[in-house]
Amino acid sequence: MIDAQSLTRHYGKLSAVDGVTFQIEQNTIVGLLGHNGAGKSTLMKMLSGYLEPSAGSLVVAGNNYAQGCRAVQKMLGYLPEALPLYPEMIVADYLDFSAACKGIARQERSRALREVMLATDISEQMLWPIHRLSTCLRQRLGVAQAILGSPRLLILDEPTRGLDPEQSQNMRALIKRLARRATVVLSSHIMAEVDALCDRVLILHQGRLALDASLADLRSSNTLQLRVLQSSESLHQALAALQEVASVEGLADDNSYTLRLRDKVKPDVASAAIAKCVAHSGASLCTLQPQQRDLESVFHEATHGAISR
Ligand SMILES: Nc1ncnc2c1ncn2[C@@H]1O[C@H](COP(=O)(O)OP(=O)(O)OP(=O)(O)O)[C@@H](O)[C@H]1O
Repeated sequence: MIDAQSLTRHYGKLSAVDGVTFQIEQNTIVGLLGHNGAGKSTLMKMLSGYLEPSAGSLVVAGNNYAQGCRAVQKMLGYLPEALPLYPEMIVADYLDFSAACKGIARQERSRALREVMLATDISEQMLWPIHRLSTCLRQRLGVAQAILGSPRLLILDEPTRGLDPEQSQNMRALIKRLARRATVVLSSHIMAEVDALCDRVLILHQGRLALDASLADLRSSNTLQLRVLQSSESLHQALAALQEVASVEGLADDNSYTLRLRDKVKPDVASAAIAKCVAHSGASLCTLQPQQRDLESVFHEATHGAISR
């Protein structure tokens, strides 16, 4: 669906996005993570066609942005970082205006409006002027305009910004539903949100892509933690000699070992070999389990240059 090659955007001397390459498949939800100023919004602006790249190429659904992005914008829903809302406008009028801008035919508009107001739960406020809306309602209105016309590509810059936990939960459920028929790229500062929602995560650090991985891959660990009753040098050596094991780090104080597995070795196959090795060496096995890598620690590693993938 999206093919970005060496995407770069300069603001004067600053490289806000610097040589970023990735591909995104259809109907996936991709989370963009990064510290403040990492380049997330700039990347999203380029994906939406709002901002031209300084260098690199972008092809979305077979359309190369270098030849214009009108065709993509017709299939796009975009919630920008700061959505321009007109305070005096009535909610329904604003959505009708947005629908007209998206080229939705007049006779289809009332159905389209009803659908998005229902999905974002703002039907009750449809006759309110926008200045009466709370932060949360404004955010929902922003999402409502983004999903008008059932876009195939949804770009959501912090969709749960300003929402309370229950509203965030509802917004996530809505995004999940939308992703059944759309590709979604969203940015967030909330790890748990990306963990719960996304199939893939792209981590930006100072404009560069520090990590591109599927959440499933991040969850499946290729490292096992072993604790025995009494560690020994001979056990360390025996573990290191196992063909399933790439490296062993031992912590004598704790009688524990961290075993990194060779590529493509399944943890359960390796666990059986390790347990056998421990028994064979005469040691007593206390625990043997995969090392958990939560998104928070992955993010920390990626943004401190210590990531291994
Ligand atoms: N219009 C602009 N002119 C000059 N510099 C800009 C402009 N927009 C963004 N920047 C700078 O580019 C860098 C990336 O900004 P960007 O808004 O893309 O980051 P971000 O990851 O979205 O940050 P945040 O999480 O705070 O929204 C920052 O250093 C920012 O100050």
